[in-house]
Amino acid sequence: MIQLQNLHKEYRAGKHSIPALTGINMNIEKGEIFGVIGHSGAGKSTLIRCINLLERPTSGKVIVDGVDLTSLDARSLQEQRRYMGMIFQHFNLLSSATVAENVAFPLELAKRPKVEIRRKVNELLALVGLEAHQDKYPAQLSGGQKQRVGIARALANDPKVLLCDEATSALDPQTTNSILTLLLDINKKLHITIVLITHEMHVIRSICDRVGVIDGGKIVEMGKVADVFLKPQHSTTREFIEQVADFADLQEAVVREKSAEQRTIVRITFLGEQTYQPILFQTMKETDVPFSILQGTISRMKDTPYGQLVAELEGDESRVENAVKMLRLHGLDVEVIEWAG
Ligand SMILES: Nc1ncnc2c1ncn2[C@@H]1O[C@H](COP(=O)(O)OP(=O)(O)OP(=O)(O)O)[C@@H](O)[C@H]1O
Repeated sequence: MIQLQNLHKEYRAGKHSIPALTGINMNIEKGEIFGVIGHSGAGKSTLIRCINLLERPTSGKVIVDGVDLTSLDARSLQEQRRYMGMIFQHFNLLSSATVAENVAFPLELAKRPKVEIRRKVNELLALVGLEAHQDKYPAQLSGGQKQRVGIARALANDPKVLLCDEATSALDPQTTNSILTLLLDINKKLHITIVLITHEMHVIRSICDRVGVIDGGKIVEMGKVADVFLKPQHSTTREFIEQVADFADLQEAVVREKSAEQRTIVRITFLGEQTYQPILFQTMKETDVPFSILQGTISRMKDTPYGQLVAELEGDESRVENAVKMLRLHGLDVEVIEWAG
């Protein structure tokens, strides 16, 4: 749905040029929720604003639903932009317009008939749960409600793509979760491709299918959220994963708890249905290797349950090796952190 090809962006500041994106290549599939995570200044905002050409890339191509946006004249670009909604960290609502008027605004710009605008506004306000607030002004709304107005407005022209620029960063954790649930709901109901940028791993874990990690204007790691989350390759990715406390604890447990000799420490990862099956217990019974769990967590990535355990296996190397082999045969991911001895 969205292809970014060798995208470069340099800002000019007097005589200097500031490189913000240095060769981004990305292919975002139709219907997926794709997250880009990065620290402040990494290039997230520039990247998402290049997708609808609010920021024009210095070089490279932006292809959306088969159309190369970088090759369009101003009028055609305006037309294409209609199919890309955008929401912002600080909502960007018209303060002098009511909720209903804010949502109607893009439809009026598109010169839709009045009856159709009325119908569409009602439909959108119902979708985001704001029917009862349609005559209020933005100043009378909570942050979460303002973002709901932003979402309704972004969906007015039936976009194929929704771009979310740090859409939950100004919200408290509970409101963040309700907005994330709404985005997930919209993605499922309307089959809209969603691209979001964030500096919070929690946001990625809750709703994204795939993630790209951006650092210094480059994508340093990209893949399915489960793969990137459970097997991070880049130091920046690891830093973000440490934000999610249960995983940070797992690392610490290994240092703290390693005790007797003849004990091997492993990290076992369960994903999907495996999470609920007694594979670990069965294997240990069959191989007669006692084990003790040092740390563990079970959680969810979007719809997928996962678990990770750090365990000590007792016994000589060959018996433990056999147990590890059996766990892997059952499809579990087993990483030996430290062998016995
Ligand atoms: N209009 C601009 N003029 C000059 N430099 C800019 C401009 N916008 C961004 N930059 C620079 O480009 C780089 C990337 O900025 P960008 O805002 O895309 O990062 P970000 O990851 O979104 O950061 P944040 O989370 O703090 O918003 C930074 O070095 C920033 O200072």
